[in-house]
Amino acid sequence: MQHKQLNRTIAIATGLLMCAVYVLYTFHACLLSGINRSLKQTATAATMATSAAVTVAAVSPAPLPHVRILGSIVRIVPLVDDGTTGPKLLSPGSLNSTTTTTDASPKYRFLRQQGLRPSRHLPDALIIGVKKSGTRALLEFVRLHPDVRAAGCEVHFFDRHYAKGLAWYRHHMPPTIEGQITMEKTPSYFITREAPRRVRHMNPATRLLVVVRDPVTRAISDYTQARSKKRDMKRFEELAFTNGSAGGAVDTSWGPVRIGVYAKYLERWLDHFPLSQLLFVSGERLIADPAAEIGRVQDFLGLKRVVNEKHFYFNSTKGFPCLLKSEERSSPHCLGKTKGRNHPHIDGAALDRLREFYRPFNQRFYHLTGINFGWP
Ligand SMILES: Nc1ncnc2c1ncn2[C@@H]1O[C@H](COP(=O)(O)OS(=O)(=O)O)[C@@H](OP(=O)(O)O)[C@H]1O
Repeated sequence: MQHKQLNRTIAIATGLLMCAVYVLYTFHACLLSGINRSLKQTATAATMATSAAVTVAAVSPAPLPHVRILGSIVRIVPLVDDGTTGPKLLSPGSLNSTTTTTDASPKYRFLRQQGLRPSRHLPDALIIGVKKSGTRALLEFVRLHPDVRAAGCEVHFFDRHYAKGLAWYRHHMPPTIEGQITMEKTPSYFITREAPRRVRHMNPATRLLVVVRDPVTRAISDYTQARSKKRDMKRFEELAFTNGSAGGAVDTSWGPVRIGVYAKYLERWLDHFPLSQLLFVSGERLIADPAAEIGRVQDFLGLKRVVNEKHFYFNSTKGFPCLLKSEERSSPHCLGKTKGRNHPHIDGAALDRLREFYRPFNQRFYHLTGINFGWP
């Protein structure tokens, strides 16, 4: 009898103890989540205060503030905009407004389910050139990374549309979430005199990617593209030399030749950015070994190496690496018809003359970048 009562007492005591533990646990959980919530609110308030300050600062030429989170450069703007707090949206005159979106990208399906909305930011990284060196390939390859979002088209902000202002530019960027990098590529930035200063003004921490290719092949690629739009175009040799043949001087006033003097343009960028903020991608290696080149790019952008050889296959008909799948298409595909065109035959003497012309400029470019690209 006494034994039975003892058992009951132990059972009751155990029950009471478990109740006490549960109550204590719940109390602490509530307390912690309360602290967390109030911290978040404080952070949001601080962020909005910073945003307001930036809106004012936007009128003056001060660069936009940014912070580095897990190796990614992230702008200081409200991350979630429910339309009721923070600055009003989508006014092209308002630089710092945050744009909510109904982006259909699968990258955001989960977020939308959570009720979170991404917003648009000025680019953290730019592919500034060089035209016909593989800039499209680089952009398509790097945007396979889940932490990279890029404007689909060339925006031409720093050369053609600068007067439209940074708010206009930002509106052309894709929506991103915290930790994602915004990118844009416009190859003509590399040769635009005002571009380095303008990019620096937007954000002196902007990462700059430059794809380069043997300037002679690049010139022929440039010519091939121009000729595809203008059937009655003169032969390459007639345009590349002042007297119309390899016996004459190289015509540096002709765009396809001039652009290949990379060192001249790079020097302008180096007047505004340290070399460490530029990454030089070999156009030749981007074709021969895209995974290796994209590995370097991911390191430079502070991204985990997610894009690798598993993303590519070599299409022997096209003669170029193609993608097994991308954000837009889940089936294997190559870049468009305008990428990887057949080049016309160019006279051997003309090629030799051009190589000779570029040699000292290439040497200077190797010296400035610290990379020997091995062009003939
Ligand atoms: N994977 C892959 N597929 C197709 N093409 C590739 C690829 N990788 C690099 N390339 C080379 O990219 C050249 C076009 O360069 P860009 O994209 O910079 O051209 S553009 O300036 O944007 O017009 C293009 O030049 P062309 O061969 O003259 O067409 C290609 O040689």
